[in-house]
Formats: sequence, C-alpha cells, structure tokens
Amino acid sequence: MPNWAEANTYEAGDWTLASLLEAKGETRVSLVVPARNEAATVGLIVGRVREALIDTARLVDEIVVIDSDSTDATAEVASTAGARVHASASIRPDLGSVPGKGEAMWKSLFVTTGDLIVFMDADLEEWDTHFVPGLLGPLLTRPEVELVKGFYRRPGSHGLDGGRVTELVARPLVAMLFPELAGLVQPLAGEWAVRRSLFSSLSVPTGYAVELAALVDTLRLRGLDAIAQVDLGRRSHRHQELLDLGLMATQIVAAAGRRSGLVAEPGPGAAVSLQQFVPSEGAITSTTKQVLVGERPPARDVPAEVGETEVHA
Ligand SMILES: O=c1ccn([C@@H]2O[C@H](COP(=O)(O)OP(=O)(O)O[C@H]3O[C@H](CO)[C@@H](O)[C@H](O)[C@H]3O)[C@@H](O)[C@H]2O)c(=O)[nH]1
Ligand SMILES: O=C(O)[C@H](O)COP(=O)(O)O
Repeated sequence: MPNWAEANTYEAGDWTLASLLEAKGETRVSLVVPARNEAATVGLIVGRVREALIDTARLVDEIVVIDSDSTDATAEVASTAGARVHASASIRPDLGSVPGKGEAMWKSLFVTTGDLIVFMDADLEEWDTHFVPGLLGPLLTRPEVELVKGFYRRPGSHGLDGGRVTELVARPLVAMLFPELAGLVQPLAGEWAVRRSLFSSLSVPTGYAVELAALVDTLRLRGLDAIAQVDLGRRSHRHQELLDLGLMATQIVAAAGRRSGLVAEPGPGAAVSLQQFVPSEGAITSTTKQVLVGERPPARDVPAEVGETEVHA
C-alpha cells in the first residue's frame, strides 16, 4: 500500500481548469483572505484572482476579505479590487471580537456561502492564481478528501523549505506529538482549502494556531486520508520580526499542548504572559506580552443571531 504522502501529494498542474470547472458543477467556492494592514498587497491578490477565476472562468463564486482590525487602507483597496469586505469585528457582533487571524477565518463562516473555502494570505509577494485551482483539485475530484494544504519553495526564506516557526516549532511538535502529520511539507501554510462541513465542526484558535489545529483535528475526526497536499510552485511573503514570531510560536505550542492534554483547556479570553528580552544600550530590557491563546467553538454549534440564518454545516 502506498504511504500517505505518495497517495495524497499532487501538483497544481495535475488538473486542467476545464476539468475542474466540470467537476465543480453546482458546488459553491469561496475565497477568503484574512488581512491585517495589507493595503500594499491585498489589491493585487484580489484583482488577479477575480480576473482569472471569476471574470474569465467561474471557478470561484465569491472573494471575501476579512479585515482584521486594520489601521491602513486594506478594506478600501480590497473593495476597489473587487472583493466583498467585512470587518472581522462587525461580523456577528453578539459573539464579541478578539484580534487574530484565526478569529477572522472563523468569522468568515458567518458571511460566506461556499461549500468549499479556499484561504489565502494577503501578504503574498511571489505567487500566482493557479494556487486556487491547485488547492481545489483534490476537493473537487475526491469526495473523501476534506482539507488540502499548499506547499511551495520559499525563495529567500533562510535557505529552508519551511519558515522559522515551521522548522523550529511546528516540525518538532509534529514529530513528538502528531507524527502522522510529518509528511506535510508546509504544515503552517496560509494557503489551504477545506470543506465548510469540516471547518464549521472544528474548534478554531483565534490566533496563528488555526492551521496546526485544523490539521490535528482533521486527523483525529476524519483520519489522515482526509488530508491532501498540493505543490503550488514558488511563494514568498512579507517576513515578521523574530520576536513577533515568538508570539506566533506561543500560540502554536498552546494549541498543540491542549490537543495533547499537556495544557489545560483555556477559557475564551485565555492568555499566556510571554516575557522576552532585548539588549538595549548595553543593558538587557525585558518586555512581557499577553499572547491570546483562546479558541472559538465549532461555528455550527453557535446559535443563530436572532433574526439571522444559521451557519450551514
Ligand atoms: O491578526 C491578524 C494577523 C494576521 N492576519 C493575516 O493573516 C495572514 C498571515 O499572516 P502573517 O503575519 O503574514 O503570517 P506569517 O508570518 O506568514 O505566518 C505563517 O504561519 C502562520 C502560522 O501557522 C499562518 O497562520 C500564516 O498563514 C502563515 O503565512 C496575512 O494575510 C495577515 O494580514 C490577520 O488577518 N489578522
Ligand atoms: O512558516 C513560518 O515558519 C512562518 O511563516 C515564518 O516564516 P519566515 O521565517 O519565512 O518569515
């Protein structure tokens, strides 16, 4: 029997656009782009996908940018490029709002209609529109596949295949706690696609642990063969500072620890105090940041807002 990677790894070019359009039929597809202060790049991402996959060939039914508390012109730029834009905090205000990428992705479930949801980061510099059909390929052609991760070469990324958090945090955690997932080339990729029925049944960390949590929970709920990965070619993005990646790493360790019983279930507003040190004029200065590690419950279990429709699983 082939191992998981042999049976479930694809290349974006494995399907023609025509074959995917035929396989799509009546299936609805939403592209969701969570964005915080991405005015420099979000317009090109929305505009190029709209032109290639809505105006020219209708593989995508809606492009929705979730504006995650931006203080720049992200919303205006995305809207001008052709996206429907929702401020994360204004979606289901009765449920409150916390900062974070996972929060924006969870909130997207209340304002999108796709049976399939494709996520893409808004800070991509080197990328192409084939990312979207590539991620949809396994979902449109194999009913048993429920979640598809992208992977790629990362030019300029420290000579590594993964980024710093991938290599120093995610892979070691996977190796120790979730070894079945070790064949995923980019476990943290922000470019992935999922069936709404699956994503709306998952608990979603509000910060950067959304990707690792979705993989672990899909493995446990549906089994490894519900996951596929697709080679998308090359991709580069804006890099965060190392100390900021420390906050991301904390969120990922918290979600992994919780899923392994090593860390207690947090309340919705749970936070970890992360103390970091930086040299400054010969001295060492300490700063302590509150890192949010809470999770949202499965969206399908959230009661509908009075007068509103429920999230369809
Ligand atoms: O509070 C936030 C923070 C980020 N973002 C957006 O999320 C995307 C990815 O954020 P980024 O800060 O660029 O993440 P990376 O440093 O690139 O982190 C990588 O690793 C993370 C951990 O798994 C994934 O969530 C990311 O998608 C993946 O690109 C971008 O569109 C951001 O604008 C939000 O919407 N809200
Ligand atoms: O995948 C990762 O580890 C993060 O996106 C960080 O990537 P970088 O080290 O390339 O900035």
